[in-house]
Amino acid sequence: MIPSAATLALTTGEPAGVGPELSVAAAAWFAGLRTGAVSTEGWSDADLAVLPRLRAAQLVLIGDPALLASRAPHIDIGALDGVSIAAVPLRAPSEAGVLAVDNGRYVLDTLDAAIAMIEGGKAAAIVTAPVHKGVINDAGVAFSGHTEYFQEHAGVDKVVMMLAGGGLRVALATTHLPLRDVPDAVTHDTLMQVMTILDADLRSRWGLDRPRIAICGLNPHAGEGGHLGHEEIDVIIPAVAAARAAGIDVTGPFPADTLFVPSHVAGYDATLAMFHDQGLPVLKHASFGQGVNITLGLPYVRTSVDHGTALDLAGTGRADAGSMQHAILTALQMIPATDFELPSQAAAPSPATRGAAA
Ligand SMILES: NC(=O)c1ccc[n+]([C@@H]2O[C@H](COP(=O)([O-])OP(=O)(O)OC[C@H]3O[C@@H](n4cnc5c(N)ncnc54)[C@H](O)[C@@H]3O)[C@@H](O)[C@H]2O)c1
Ligand SMILES: N[C@H](C(=O)O)[C@H](O)COP(=O)(O)O
Repeated sequence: MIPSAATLALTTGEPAGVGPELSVAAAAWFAGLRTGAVSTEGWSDADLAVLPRLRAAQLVLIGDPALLASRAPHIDIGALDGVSIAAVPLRAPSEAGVLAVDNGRYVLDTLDAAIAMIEGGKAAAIVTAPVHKGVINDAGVAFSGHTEYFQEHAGVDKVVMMLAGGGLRVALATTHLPLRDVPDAVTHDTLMQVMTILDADLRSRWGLDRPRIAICGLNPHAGEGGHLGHEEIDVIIPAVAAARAAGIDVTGPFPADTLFVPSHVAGYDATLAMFHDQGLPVLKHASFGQGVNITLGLPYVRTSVDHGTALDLAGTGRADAGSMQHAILTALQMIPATDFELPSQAAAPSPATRGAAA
């Protein structure tokens, strides 16, 4: 029997976006890998190492069954091995590419259903398709992202957004807030919390003994000795010193413009950017369509795609499911080995085998 602990709850995202069709396409890929219908030719050793887990897992698509069927009519979801649907009804009819305010609540219904599966011991991980933050706010619910939503519902003080791909892991000290508010949000306590979670999860989830973390400055040229801003001197340098004293191998702050030069960043297991558009453009330039968004610091595994709702592509069949596939593989890698019923735990991948190379 397959334990429910090895189940992935996949929320299928904004119904007008590419989430429903990519979720079904990824489910067909997942099922095809289980039956052998999908080839693994050309896969890295790291990805091949996750296959025993994939074959021991189940995938539950959370969303409106008729919507999912209509956005991927060539796929018979009911016939997919290891895949099922947890039905959540739309709040309003949905047309590809056209946002409907009433379905803002539907999207939250799917997230709540996934959280309920986790809390009820019915799933070990949540994988999310993209949502549209604007339409959820337009529906009357303050919402800045899955990351913050899952943090609030898990009742934890802090989580960390990290994207992995193209050989990089880029974490963020602040997430979805206006640029104007960033400097005030970069506090000693926040940086300490973020560095502590990043260090702990790189150890526990990726098996790194002493993760090497590089931290970006906030200002141009990391403040140029105080001539181009004081946050480095007042906040970041003292926080780095405190983190080092606590045993975290963090260095910096480095000027962000040159930290990501390949020969420099190669010396680190992860970088910590101070704000969303300092770190994520680098990551997305390196791996868009193959990257994975991971929430660190939650009591469960949560991964997501590296792209948004792509309303311009919804319903065209031209959206790439690569990031969703990597989000599934990364979630499988992050779930504790003991949650899987495998012939031998030796078949489980070492946690360090994938994560940045996604
Ligand atoms: N994980 C998430 O829920 C998530 C992530 C990023 C953005 N968003 C949200 O998505 C909405 C739209 O954001 P955006 O326009 O900035 O970014 P976007 O990623 O939706 O689109 C940016 C560009 O990338 C292309 N693109 C996106 N996904 C693709 C795919 N799978 N295959 C091929 N091309 C793809 C789009 O066509 C577009 O040209 C916003 O509301 C944003 O907040 C959600
Ligand atoms: N910051 C993410 C990105 O740019 O890819 C995205 O908005 C998703 O964030 P959540 O996982 O918090 O929804």
